[in-house]
Amino acid sequence: QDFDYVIVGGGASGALVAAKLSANPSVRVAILEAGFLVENNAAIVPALFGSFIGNPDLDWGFTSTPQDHLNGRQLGLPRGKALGGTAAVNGMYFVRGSTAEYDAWEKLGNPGWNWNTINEHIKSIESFTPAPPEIAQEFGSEDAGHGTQGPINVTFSNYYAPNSVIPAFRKTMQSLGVAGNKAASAGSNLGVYEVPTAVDHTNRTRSYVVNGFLEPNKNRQNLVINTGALVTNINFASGSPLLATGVQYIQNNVTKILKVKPSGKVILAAGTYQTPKILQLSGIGNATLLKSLNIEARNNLPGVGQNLQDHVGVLGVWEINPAVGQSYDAILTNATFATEQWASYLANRTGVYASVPGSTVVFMPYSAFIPPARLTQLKADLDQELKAFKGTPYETQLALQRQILDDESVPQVELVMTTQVQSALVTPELGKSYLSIAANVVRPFSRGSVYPSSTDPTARPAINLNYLGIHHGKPLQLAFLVPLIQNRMSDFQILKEAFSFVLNNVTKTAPFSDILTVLREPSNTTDAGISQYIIDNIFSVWHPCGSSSMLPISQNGVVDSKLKVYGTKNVHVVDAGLIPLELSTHTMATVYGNAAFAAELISI
Ligand SMILES: Cc1cc2nc3c(=O)[nH]c(=O)nc-3n(C[C@H](O)[C@H](O)[C@H](O)COP(=O)(O)OP(=O)(O)OC[C@H]3O[C@@H](n4cnc5c(N)ncnc54)[C@H](O)[C@@H]3O)c2cc1C
Repeated sequence: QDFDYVIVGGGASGALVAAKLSANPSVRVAILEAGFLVENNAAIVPALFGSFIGNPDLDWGFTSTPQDHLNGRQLGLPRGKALGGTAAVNGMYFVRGSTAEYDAWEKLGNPGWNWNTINEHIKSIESFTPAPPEIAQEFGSEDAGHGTQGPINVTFSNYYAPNSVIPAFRKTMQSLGVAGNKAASAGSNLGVYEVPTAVDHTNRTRSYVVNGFLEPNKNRQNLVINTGALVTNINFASGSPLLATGVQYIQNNVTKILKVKPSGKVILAAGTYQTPKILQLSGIGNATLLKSLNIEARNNLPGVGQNLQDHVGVLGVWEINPAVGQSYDAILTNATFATEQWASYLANRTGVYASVPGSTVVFMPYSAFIPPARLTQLKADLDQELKAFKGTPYETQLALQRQILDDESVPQVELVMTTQVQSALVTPELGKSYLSIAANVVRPFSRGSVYPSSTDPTARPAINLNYLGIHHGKPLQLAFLVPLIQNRMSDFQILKEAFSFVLNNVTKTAPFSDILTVLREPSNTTDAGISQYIIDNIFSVWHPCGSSSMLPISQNGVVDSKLKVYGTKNVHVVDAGLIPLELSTHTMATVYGNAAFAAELISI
């Protein structure tokens, strides 16, 4: 029997759309997921979320192409390979951006895609449990604007180690002019606060699309969940617009096809890095590129794989006074402590393992950390640089992004404070306590691309995030690049300003500064030393989007505002790749909200 909906990828977006669509018993829905259901894996335990990285059973383990602006360095790009996708293994922050950022999607030509719509859909899937009053008071937990009836449980940590660090950090940020925010989920995410996480407060385990949406519906006769199924391409009937007739995949080394009814739909949810690859291997993409790969172009759509955006960050590591308490690192350095804590987690869901380490964030506009005269100069430099995009597909969106930059309600930079070592440069030692502070550029001007590296569907895609370069794909050598990027308001310059603010202001202002004892990294804090440290150490903050953008074709668009791929009759994209302009926030809650909205649009 053919299917009404074949969903490619059972991750955050795909699994949610599958659950929504299959609520209608008269349609048949299938998920094809390359990974497997992972039950009782370590990533279900909040403090162990990072443990999937590098595990080939759970992590696609991508790397970027050598980055022009990072001395040819290749960055690790983990992605979840499992039912639940990256939501099965991620950091569980459940956060939203600010109103103007979502409204910008609508301004880019997408009626209905605005804060009100997306936020209502996020609320519909969320079941929020506020922090107890004493915790909320002490740690600055926010509590306004949440949903309370949805299947994804959201709450706050119940363990803060060492517990005096966060209040001190918050007081210091406030004395530097950054206010707290008790309503960060209600349309303005600026300020310093504790983030809610997608953790079930009753058993302190990950709450995600699998236990929230798929498990309760697994007995539906009209929902087929096919794991270990690597999708290679979509098959089309002859004619135009393209009508998808089935989805081809490899399972146990056998090539198979799942057929779609003529009235049915293929829904791509393979994530920002892999949906473009599937489109391109199916003959949808830039015709010149496809020709160079010996792929017959069925639909010349140049935006496929373009407009790739990601958050990018750099972090410092400090030793802190051990008298204030042990940092999360103690579960690595002190076996007795780890055993006690694990027992406490198993017995009553308390202790280190019960909470995501590092849920204190700061979201700021440029003016919070860049003096006015300098900011005026940087903006003038940016305006100069953006002239290069006139007449290109990026002109409209970059102009809008530039406009939003003047909107002080929209953060441009995030700081994340974590009471643990988060850098491979520092090995935690027994008896010492640490913290890390990351500075992340969250509304980058750089644009990258993702393409298949060959026609082999099992080959990794070529992912060029073009970090720290706003000139998309322009090959520049570091020798002359460094003076260029240091003089202009590229993402590099902003990262450097933000990181310098951390090094020179945040960590030098009481009461937070009283806790810190030794700056471990960066070891060279001269101006040149910090520049080099950034080039050598920046990392992906794991929120890629944009590679299947919901934009007009002329602006590198891939899908229309109903999420249908241009030039097709029945192929849709619902994953993070549809986001046309990166948000300042972590992506999961928005991906869920988008998917809930997508299910409505697609089922019409
Ligand atoms: C380490 C890490 C930590 C993160 N932490 C947070 C956080 O704390 N908060 C937050 O908001 N966001 C976080 N994110 C980002 C968030 O998880 C993603 O934005 C979100 O999961 C994206 O959803 P998606 O549906 O687009 O893709 P995914 O959830 O990645 O789903 C894609 C699915 O498609 C499958 N797939 C891919 N190719 C194929 C194929 N060819 N055939 C069949 N199946 C295929 C994959 O296996 C996967 O299951 C984090 C990301 C990472 C990597």
